[in-house]
Amino acid sequence: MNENEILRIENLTKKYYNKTALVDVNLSVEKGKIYGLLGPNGSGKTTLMKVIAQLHKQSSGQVLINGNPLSYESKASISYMPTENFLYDSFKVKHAVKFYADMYKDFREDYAMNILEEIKVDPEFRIAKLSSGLNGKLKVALALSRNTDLYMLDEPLNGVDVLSRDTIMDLITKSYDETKTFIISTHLVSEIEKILDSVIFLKDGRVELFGDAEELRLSKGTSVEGLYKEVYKNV
Ligand SMILES: Nc1ncnc2c1ncn2[C@@H]1O[C@H](COP(=O)(O)OP(=O)(O)OP(=O)(O)O)[C@@H](O)[C@H]1O
Repeated sequence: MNENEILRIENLTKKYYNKTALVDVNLSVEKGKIYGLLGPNGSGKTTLMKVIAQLHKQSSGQVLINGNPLSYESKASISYMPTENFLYDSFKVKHAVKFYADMYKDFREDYAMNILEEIKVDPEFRIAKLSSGLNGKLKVALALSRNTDLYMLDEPLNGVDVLSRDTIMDLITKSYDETKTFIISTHLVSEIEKILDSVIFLKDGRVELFGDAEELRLSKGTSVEGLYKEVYKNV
């Protein structure tokens, strides 16, 4: 096993009744990198994250975290941010922070409060009153305030304005260090490209392209966005 590998996926297939969402996926994810999980709607990004986060069970194949099969411990060690708005509308921001602190032993409350101050989210705001940009930033801030080694953010840039997208990308890069790994799903490739080390292109549940972003740019003579347009031009 590669000692830098934090996540290994072998021959993973996931079927929902009559729909096969992931087909024979193989991936090796290394520590200290930011991965873009890219693909249009329906390509299988959320399903892949949910299988890794153990919210869905695979139909076949296996997922290894630090060389070990998925377990209660590995589930607890992943900071997964779902795409859905999961925070209670009736909560104030400070209640959401408390909720996270109660749920996760690795949650850093001071770190969260500092981020909220930096991104100008008032702890006294009610969740229901937050703009979609503030809500998006709050979700990311909460996920990043856990102190763990694998973060999976499902569509963190979706439904938020351009300035909030920049703030979210700043938060991710600031919380990065070489012990942490990020998997970020999106179809907003041109915006996220600058912070990605590696890219995973999913198409109809299969890995269409996987590799180091800079090596791909050099070998294919185009940006990740250019490659994306090429791979998905008929989708
Ligand atoms: N619970 C489910 N039951 C049946 N089919 C599902 C279920 N969840 C997802 N699918 C199907 O599996 C395929 C992959 O969906 P998935 O949500 O993983 O893709 P995605 O790339 O995350 O897309 P999106 O950005 O739209 O969420 C789609 O065809 C979707 O309709």
